[in-house]
Amino acid sequence: MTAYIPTVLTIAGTDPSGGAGISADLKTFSALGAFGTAVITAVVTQNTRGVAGIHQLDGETVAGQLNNLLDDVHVDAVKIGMLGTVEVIESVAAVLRERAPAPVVLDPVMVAKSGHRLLAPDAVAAMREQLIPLVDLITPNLPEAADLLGVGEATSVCDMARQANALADLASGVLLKGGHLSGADSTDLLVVDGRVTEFDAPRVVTRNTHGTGCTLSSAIAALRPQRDSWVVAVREAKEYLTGALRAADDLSIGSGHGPVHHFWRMWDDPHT
Ligand SMILES: Nc1ncnc2c1ncn2[C@@H]1O[C@H](COP(=O)(O)OP(=O)(O)OP(=O)(O)O)[C@@H](O)[C@H]1O
Ligand SMILES: Cc1ncc(COP(=O)(O)O)c(N)n1
Repeated sequence: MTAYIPTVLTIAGTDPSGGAGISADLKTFSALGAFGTAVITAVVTQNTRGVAGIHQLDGETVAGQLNNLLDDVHVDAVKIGMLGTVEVIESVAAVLRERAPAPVVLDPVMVAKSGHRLLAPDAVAAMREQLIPLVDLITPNLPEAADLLGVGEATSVCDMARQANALADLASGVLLKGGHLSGADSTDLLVVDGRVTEFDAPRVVTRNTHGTGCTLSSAIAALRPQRDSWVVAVREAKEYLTGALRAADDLSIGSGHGPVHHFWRMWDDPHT
């Protein structure tokens, strides 16, 4: 039997400590049976304690990597993470407009867990107006949703439902992530085709939460070509993330917010 192995592309920044950005994305792709490819937008000097510096690539370099890859390799799904600047957003949007590789999941990364800005403040409008209309699913956390909508941050699941529906006027699909709320469950809301689906997972008590958003959006991109709907892909992606948060207890990486742990899931292995 020949396995279907989708090729998935991440467009994102780096994290030498292996918890977020390109490293998290590629590990997630592999763990979920996809072949990972990557286009770098920024070289970020960071560890589990925080961000010490950002070397931002220019739009031409990012578009050059993208076009060169897509000239040769067919991709079955795209995940977009940290973009950094208006210039890079505009370059990525231009390539998506011209080549329309689908489906595209956008994690609108704005601020790192440590508080350091990863997106220039003037780039939020460019993301909202130029990039979001071109993608299939956006996965904002609560501060990102508030920034995109120009409103205060949601403090309850009811607030989240209002904001997820408001964001659905801007994007084809929305997964509003509730990791920043407190409570026994960590709730996310998906709005696709006017239908709202709630996903609840037990909140894992751990300091190892670095890269949860990167992992979730990458898992959705890896699974979407292998599943029939966004609802199923998101449900399984969240299950994967919850497992990776639990497995993070086996790790002792750095002294700050440690990474979640990606593990090889022995499922549907055609070779055994
Ligand atoms: N402690 C936790 N236990 C279980 N699930 C969690 C926990 N924290 C976050 N999540 C889940 O992780 C995913 C990412 O949510 P979050 O709101 O933390 O995104 P984020 O802030 O973009 O993440 P990051 O910036 O760390 O990459 C969501 O599915 C959320 O429900
Ligand atoms: C390159 C890159 N992309 C995304 C994040 C967000 O992850 P976190 O909020 O866990 O710091 C990050 N720190 N670095």
